[in-house]
Amino acid sequence: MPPLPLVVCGPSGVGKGTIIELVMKAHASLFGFSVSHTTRQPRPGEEDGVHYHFRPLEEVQKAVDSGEFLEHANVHGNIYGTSKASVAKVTDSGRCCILDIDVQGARQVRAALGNDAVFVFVKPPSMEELEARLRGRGTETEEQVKKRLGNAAGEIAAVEETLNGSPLFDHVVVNTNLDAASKSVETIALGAARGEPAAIPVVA
Ligand SMILES: Nc1ncnc2c1ncn2[C@@H]1O[C@H](COP(=O)(O)OP(=O)(O)OP(=O)(O)O)[C@@H](O)[C@H]1O
Ligand SMILES: Nc1nc2c(ncn2[C@@H]2O[C@H](COP(=O)(O)O)[C@@H](O)[C@H]2O)c(=O)[nH]1
Repeated sequence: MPPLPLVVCGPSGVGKGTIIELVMKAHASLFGFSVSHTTRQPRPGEEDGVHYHFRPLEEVQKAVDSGEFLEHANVHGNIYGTSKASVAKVTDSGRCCILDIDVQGARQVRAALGNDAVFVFVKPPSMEELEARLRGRGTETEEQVKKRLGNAAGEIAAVEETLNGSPLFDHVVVNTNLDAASKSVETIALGAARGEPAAIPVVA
């Protein structure tokens, strides 16, 4: 069975990127990352074409209007989106495509792909810990931290959502301990790489 895309979702600072990096490092030949487009400015150390395609709003909007995107959303005040080409670049090479996207994007991908993708939500152990991680990362201004934390509760509530009678997320992983959470996501990701639709929820 061909690999199914894996959608990884969760509030800003919960550890999605860290977990994805660990899973991809452990299985470099099986997975590829969907490089999103964003209108936000690069952080120090972020590379265009690697972490994101950093583009001006007009360019992203034009591409969205031309139907080039699988999903897109305004997240914390910037536009982020997954181009169909970014996903195809990975899936055409026979690898499992990993998407790190927000809840709005996850809804759109679920609506487009149904059970032909696997959806995992990464939850923080508490709001206090989420705040500590986001602040500890030190990449956002105070205003941005507040905005991201303000959006977190609404995003976390999405773990209860259904779409067309089915749960929006197949799996919920609580990222308390990084090793344990990464192992749980790895198990889910290996199932997606084997082309297995979600069946048994894995909770860490
Ligand atoms: N289990 C954990 N315990 C403690 N710190 C963690 C844990 N998991 C991740 N972190 C740390 O939390 C911070 C945020 O992690 P990361 O950047 O991966 O979050 P993210 O969900 O990808 O955020 P964003 O959505 O903003 O990109 C990082 O400094 C990371 O090292
Ligand atoms: N809907 C989409 N959300 C995306 C995409 N790429 C990233 N994201 C989400 O944005 C926030 C913030 O990311 P950051 O890099 O600025 O910290 C985070 O929740 C990502 O998951 C995308 O293509 N579409």
